[in-house]
Amino acid sequence: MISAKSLDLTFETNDGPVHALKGVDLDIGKGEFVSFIGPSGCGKTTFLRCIAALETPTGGELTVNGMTPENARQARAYGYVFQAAGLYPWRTIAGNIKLPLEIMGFSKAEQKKRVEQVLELVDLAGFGGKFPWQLSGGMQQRASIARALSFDADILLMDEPFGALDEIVRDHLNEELLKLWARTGKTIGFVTHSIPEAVYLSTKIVVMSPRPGRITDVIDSPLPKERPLDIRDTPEFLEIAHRVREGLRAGHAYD
Ligand SMILES: Nc1ncnc2c1ncn2[C@@H]1O[C@H](COP(=O)(O)OP(=O)(O)OP(=O)(O)O)[C@@H](O)[C@H]1O
Repeated sequence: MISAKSLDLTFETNDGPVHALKGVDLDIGKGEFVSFIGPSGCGKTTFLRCIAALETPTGGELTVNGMTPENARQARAYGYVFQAAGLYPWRTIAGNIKLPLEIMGFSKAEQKKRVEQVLELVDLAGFGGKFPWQLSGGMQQRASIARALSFDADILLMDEPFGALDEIVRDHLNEELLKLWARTGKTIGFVTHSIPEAVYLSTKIVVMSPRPGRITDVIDSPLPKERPLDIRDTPEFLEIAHRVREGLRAGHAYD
């Protein structure tokens, strides 16, 4: 679904070149849940932005759904969820979710049907008429996920979507996201700073390191697809978490 070969991205800045990505090789299969974890500046967001054709690599190859990222963007191959929910306060939740559908020219009837479907998917049925400020932070983030799902793209790119939420809400949304992934079969790319979140959610964990931004470990998770929250106390889970932590420690500069 996503394939990167020797991918480089160097930003030219006033202070000299910044190697945001260097020699990144990664294959993501259809239906995988892949987390990117690593210290600040290791290129997690930059990699997601390359997939979304929001940045242009300076070297190597990248294909998304067999196409160039730009063609994939035009074919609406992905939905993107940001750290902040980014909902328009003057639009209702349904109005926000509908926005990409309006832009893409879906009929009014189709818009209505899809809004109802995705509200159901993120467990917000009945909240379409509310305004964003009438919802909790966790509900707003779910609405933003619904918006990214509304046009049924095969790929969902999520950049630290739950980073600003408290741990209990985050646990709940992690469980919900796994259910949603199981129901929809989407391919998910997910940026996080949390080791338990990465291990709990993923079929594949990509550990990254900065200066230059690169991949230092790729861990294929042996955990079953069905994952109750208390799987986090099992030896298998703790073993993967340990490997991620070791990878992070090895690539960390402590500056
Ligand atoms: N437009 C830009 N111009 C110059 N440098 C940039 C630009 N975008 C990102 N960078 C630099 O590229 C490197 C990687 O940034 P990126 O945002 O991808 O890291 P990250 O791993 O997502 O970090 P964080 O966890 O803090 O979000 C950083 O050193 C950053 O300063």
